[in-house]
Amino acid sequence: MNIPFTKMHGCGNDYIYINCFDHTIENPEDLSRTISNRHFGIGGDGIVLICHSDVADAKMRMFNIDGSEGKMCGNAIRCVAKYLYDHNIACKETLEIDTLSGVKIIKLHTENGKMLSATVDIGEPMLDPAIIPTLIEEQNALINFPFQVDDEIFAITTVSMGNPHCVLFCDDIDSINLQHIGPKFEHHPMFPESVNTEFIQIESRNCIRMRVWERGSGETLACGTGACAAVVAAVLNGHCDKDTDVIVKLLGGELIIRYTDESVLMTGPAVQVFEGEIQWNNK
Ligand SMILES: N[C@@H](CCC[C@H](N)C(=O)O)C(=O)O
Repeated sequence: MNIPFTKMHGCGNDYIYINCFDHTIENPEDLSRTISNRHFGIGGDGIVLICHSDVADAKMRMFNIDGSEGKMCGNAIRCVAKYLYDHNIACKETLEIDTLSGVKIIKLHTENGKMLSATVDIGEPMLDPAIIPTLIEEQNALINFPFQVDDEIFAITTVSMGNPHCVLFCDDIDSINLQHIGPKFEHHPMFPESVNTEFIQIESRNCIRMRVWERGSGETLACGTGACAAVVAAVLNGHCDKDTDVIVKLLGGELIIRYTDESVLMTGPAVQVFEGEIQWNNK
């Protein structure tokens, strides 16, 4: 079968988006592994299926490069909102999109009938170690918690934004060998569902820099939920403040994150790169 797709990115975190309102993809895990390949496929950090929902304007399902399904994706949800708006599927300034971590509300920022950016209410961060989930036996939230990886001890802060995150503060994120250290966190036995790991350098109380190693996709240019987790962790560790916009500088662009008593709000761009069609045998 021929599958039409749209390539979009949020701060360089790029996915292949497929409109599944009228058809289903039988094996999305396999499709993601195949077409995300940057040499033998279309290339991307994974795929996102835009599906019908009985409770929201659409349902989003995202799959990492290795075929694993993510429960939430901050950069993809803005792109799904753009797709729905630009394709006249839900032409409203406020959209609701269902995800595996619940329905999220997205406020669109538009110009001349095109959506350029959006603010997403990602919801409340969850800090209970069992919810992350991690097998570390601790009742309390893991904030600046000593954690052994090989022979080294890292101070970690764990946050769930609907998907699992482990945040570390560093003096110089440019000097980190992410290809080496990233997989050690990703496959650490203490994270039974694996983990996304954010490396953060504090620039000021309202500006931080971040690199990320995503579970299932490796180093990406940006991670929306990771940026939210990073700001929550920065507040919990006394580096940033609640109810204040914090700029998160990522390799592929900037996100603005605000952690309030009720929620975490993320504002950032959504960009369409190209459209195309790929042949696929729906197995
Ligand atoms: N890039 C994403 C997160 C994608 C999912 C993640 N790798 C997971 O499996 O939890 C974002 O922008 O939030």
